[in-house]
Amino acid sequence: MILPKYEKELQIAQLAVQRASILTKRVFHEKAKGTVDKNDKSPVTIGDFGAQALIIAALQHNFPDDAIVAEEESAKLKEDANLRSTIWDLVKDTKLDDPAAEALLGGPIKDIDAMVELIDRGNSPGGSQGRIWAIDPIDGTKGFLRGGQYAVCLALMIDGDVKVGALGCPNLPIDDSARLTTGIGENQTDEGHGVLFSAVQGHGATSRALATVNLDAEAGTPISMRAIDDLTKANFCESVEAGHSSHGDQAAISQKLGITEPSVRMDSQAKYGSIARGAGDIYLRLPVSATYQEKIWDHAAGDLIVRESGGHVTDIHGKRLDFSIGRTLAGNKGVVAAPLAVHGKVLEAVQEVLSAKL
Ligand SMILES: Nc1ncnc2c1ncn2[C@@H]1O[C@H](COP(=O)(O)O)[C@@H](OP(=O)(O)O)[C@H]1O
Ligand SMILES: [Mg+2]
Ligand SMILES: [Mg+2]
Ligand SMILES: [Mg+2]
Repeated sequence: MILPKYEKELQIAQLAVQRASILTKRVFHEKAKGTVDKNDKSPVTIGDFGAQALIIAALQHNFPDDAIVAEEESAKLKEDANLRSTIWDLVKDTKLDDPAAEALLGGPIKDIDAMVELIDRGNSPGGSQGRIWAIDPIDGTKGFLRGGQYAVCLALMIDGDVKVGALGCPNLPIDDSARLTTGIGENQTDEGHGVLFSAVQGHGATSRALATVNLDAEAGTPISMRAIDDLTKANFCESVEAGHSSHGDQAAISQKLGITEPSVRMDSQAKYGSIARGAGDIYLRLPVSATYQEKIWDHAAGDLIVRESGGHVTDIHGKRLDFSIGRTLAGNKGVVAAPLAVHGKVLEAVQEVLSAKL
């Protein structure tokens, strides 16, 4: 069977991520990033709100009937006129240099009220039916604030299955063969950095420079995971935040597999992109809390990009990630992403170490 190529969806996803990344890069290089605390005490910045508004505007223009699951909501903006206008100042000036590309995204958002409304278009409950986009406008907000890695993430699911994924990683090297890297400093230039990963189900994954707009959605370089014959030489990556993934369990698993190199800690879905292009090999997300449910926007694009690069992605029980349940991965616990050929061995080690908790 020839799988559909979703050319239009891929093109719009790539351009929408590229446009939103222009905004996040501006905020990243500013000292004060406009942090606001959310109810769950996780941070959100003016960059998160602005990027979400721009991405939803592009989707709304091209696919007005599609549902959208996005991380942020506008409640804080509605009660804070200063915050609202700071974000609007950023959003109204952000556009792609290429006028044809900008026109494809529908051009600028009409006004500040339209921007607030767009942010709330991301409130779909998700589920197993129809076309649903998942947006994480800034994944790795803590990394973004720290001057580390972050990602602008967008994926299209149809009937609960991820069909298209795009990940903009402004602080990863453009060069696919560069080593794993934790981030660039806030005062460094973007020179040589900024990569856009994308994938379509059944058609592989690619990378290209994030800052270069190309209307040809298939113009990227194909990427693939590294073939590892000796697991002891594998490169692991994990979250910087010990509150998101257990560093202790990760170390025990590395030891069990005979891996001596310490794992590389980086924020966001940049981990999925990095292993997909063979800059690293294995990404584990090891539950810290018994009750936390992973969010679909933290994994949808990365899951497809890794699987289209020759990888296998499951939870710690060996189950594929299930995006069809709602806004969270309620049926999964943790993440084990590795090249298909070694995934089973890695999963075994994960389960041995976690056996007390499973
Ligand atoms: N207790 C927890 N366990 C796992 N992930 C968590 C968590 N609390 C927050 N997160 C998620 O971890 C994401 C960042 O992942 P990473 O550690 O790989 O950078 C956050 O995304 P945002 O930064 O978009 O809010 C947030 O959704
Ligand atoms: Mg968040
Ligand atoms: Mg996130
Ligand atoms: Mg986020």
